[in-house]
Amino acid sequence: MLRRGKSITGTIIGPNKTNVKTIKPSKTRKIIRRYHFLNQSKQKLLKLLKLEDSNNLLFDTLRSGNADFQRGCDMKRGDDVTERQLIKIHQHSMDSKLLYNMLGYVYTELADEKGLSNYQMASRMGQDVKRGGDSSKILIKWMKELDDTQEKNHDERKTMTALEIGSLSKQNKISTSGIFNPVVRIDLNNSNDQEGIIRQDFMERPIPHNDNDKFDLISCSLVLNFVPTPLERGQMCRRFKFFLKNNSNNTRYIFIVLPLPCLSNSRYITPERFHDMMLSLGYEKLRYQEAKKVCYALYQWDKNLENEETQKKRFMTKRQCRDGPKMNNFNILLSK
Ligand SMILES: C[S@@+](CC[C@H](N)C(=O)[O-])C[C@H]1O[C@@H](n2cnc3c(N)ncnc32)[C@H](O)[C@@H]1O
Repeated sequence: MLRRGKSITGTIIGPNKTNVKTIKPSKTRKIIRRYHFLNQSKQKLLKLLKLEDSNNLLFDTLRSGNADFQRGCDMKRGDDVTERQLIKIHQHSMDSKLLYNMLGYVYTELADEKGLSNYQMASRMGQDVKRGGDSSKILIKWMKELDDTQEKNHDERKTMTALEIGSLSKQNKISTSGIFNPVVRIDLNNSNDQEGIIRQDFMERPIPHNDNDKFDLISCSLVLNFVPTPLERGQMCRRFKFFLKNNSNNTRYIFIVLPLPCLSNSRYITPERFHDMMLSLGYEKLRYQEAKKVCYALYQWDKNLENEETQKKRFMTKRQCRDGPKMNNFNILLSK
């Protein structure tokens, strides 16, 4: 639900006594909610205006060539009328001037580097140990369990390599447990200039040709829900396999974390449907666990399990699996 009025840049977050920036939990949730609301609004507006922004060039194009969009860009943040209109975008679907206006308003707030950096800081605060965060704790627990079931003695346990997509910290268990080395960390925006996190879009990361440049594990924690459209989420899932090693170690793991409601309360996807979709891509479920707010899943890629027929039949078109008044529309769709 939208909390009206505030920009995602929020109030200035000043350094505390230890010179480490922090945000209160209530504010953290507000910033994250606002960011997701803006992203969803952007998608709705693009759809109604029949626009695509696959290269992220639309903002600059419209800013220099569309007066209605420009007006939206120049508006004051937290404009009451626009905020109300954004809640009911579909009521204005015939008014293209207003749609462009709203799009400019939304884009400007999303493009604000300070807003994204606050969003990332809010996400990092959610990972704070005191707030029950760091989803990679579960990953490490599972890795140890898997090692035990394979009854390897200490010498046989090889260090694995990992790619962490959407990395916000070098202090998470994935980086500190010693199980993974190196951990290559990437994020769309390294707003905090943390050394050791590469600024990179996973979808643009060049596909490696030899195993040395591939990984034993890909971690994708709370990233898929950040990807704006169902098709782009599907493309991301399909892309994982190109970064997994082909060697005989039998690793090839994918660790995915999603906000629980994405799977437990969506009209279009359920945990079972998500696992089936992953299986059709060749990712077999090894572990799945639901917590109060998020769900964790561990898959292993096996090329022999890929099934294009199932992909086509079940996962390339939108299908409603259930309905209810408070359900969301989160979905993941595959394309060829
Ligand atoms: C909610 S944060 C999650 C951070 C952390 N992994 C966690 O579990 O709390 C989502 C992050 O994913 C990043 N992200 C989204 N799409 C991405 C992509 N295509 N490539 C790299 N990073 C991406 C965003 O920049 C954002 O910092």
